[in-house]
Amino acid sequence: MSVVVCEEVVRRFGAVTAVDGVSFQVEQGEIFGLIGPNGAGKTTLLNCVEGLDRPTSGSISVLGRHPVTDRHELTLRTGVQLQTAALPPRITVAEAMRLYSSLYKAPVPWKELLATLGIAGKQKTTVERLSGGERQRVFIALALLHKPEVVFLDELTTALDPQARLAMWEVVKEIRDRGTTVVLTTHYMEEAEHLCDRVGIIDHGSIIALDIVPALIRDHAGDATARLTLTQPAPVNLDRGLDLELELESIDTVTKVQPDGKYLTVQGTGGFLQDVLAELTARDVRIVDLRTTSPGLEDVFLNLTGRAMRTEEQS
Ligand SMILES: Nc1ncnc2c1ncn2[C@@H]1O[C@H](COP(=O)(O)OP(=O)(O)OP(=O)(O)O)[C@@H](O)[C@H]1O
Repeated sequence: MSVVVCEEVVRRFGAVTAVDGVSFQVEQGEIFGLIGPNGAGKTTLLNCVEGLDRPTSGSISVLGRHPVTDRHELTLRTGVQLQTAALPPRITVAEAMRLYSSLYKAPVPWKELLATLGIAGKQKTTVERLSGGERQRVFIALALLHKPEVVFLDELTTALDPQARLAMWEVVKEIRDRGTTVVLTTHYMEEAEHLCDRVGIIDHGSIIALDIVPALIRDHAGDATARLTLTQPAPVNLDRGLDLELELESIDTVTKVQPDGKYLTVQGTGGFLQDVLAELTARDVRIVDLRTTSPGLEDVFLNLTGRAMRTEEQS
């Protein structure tokens, strides 16, 4: 069953088209990521899906319901991560949990939820004294209190340090493993790679690619690169028919060879590294170092737009 269905969603603010004809579906039990640079339209789209805003045109359904007109029912069946300002700074974590639990008929035991999220020891701490990562976890706990069927997480790990970000990824996987569908936005490609089952890449309000992460990388990321350091410069001896560059270029899986003194950079697909190493061994060319880089979602964005995501990051 599709948990979220967006069809040709457009959201304009005056002359600005923030979301420009977006269609996608989120399936039950998956972690679905909307990724893209700052200003791509992720939050605007998510606001429409959450019923906080209405699209200018197009249609959205969440759990088969309308996000705005069925808002009351959806409030009980979906979880939305609160913004920091939503809680008074002096309230303790336990007080916030009790307050929000009282809003639901059958809330999950909040102490267990805090333990799952790794903040069991913070019950007596006031919200203002929590670290950024701890506060994020409290907001997630509040969004999960009523055991929603789907939870929406917007820029979950922005402003978290790398360690807290890694911990948060585990939290999100745990949420999914407990049966909740997760829809999240991020501008960290690495986050989407590690966390999301499927990813929609948004740029200038449009989805420019949507698939499972390995398929996006396979189809759009380009080739892997190996940088080898040889004991001596790559041999070139055309009299004896030995030109390493030509030999390597003739391998099917190799797409590019760049010798540079003792260094040799080779790009290729599939098992190209194995083929290259076999060729070097056969030619008795010795290597002292080998570094490989696998392409990722960053490269997918670069190849699809001609721009790097990172240069557009502001946080
Ligand atoms: N209420 C508004 N009025 C006018 N323009 C808006 C409004 N909300 C968003 N926009 C514009 O719409 C575009 C998309 O913004 P949005 O916040 O959805 O992007 P985003 O992908 O979530 O970015 P970020 O990663 O920085 O949060 C931006 O150009 C933004 O300035």
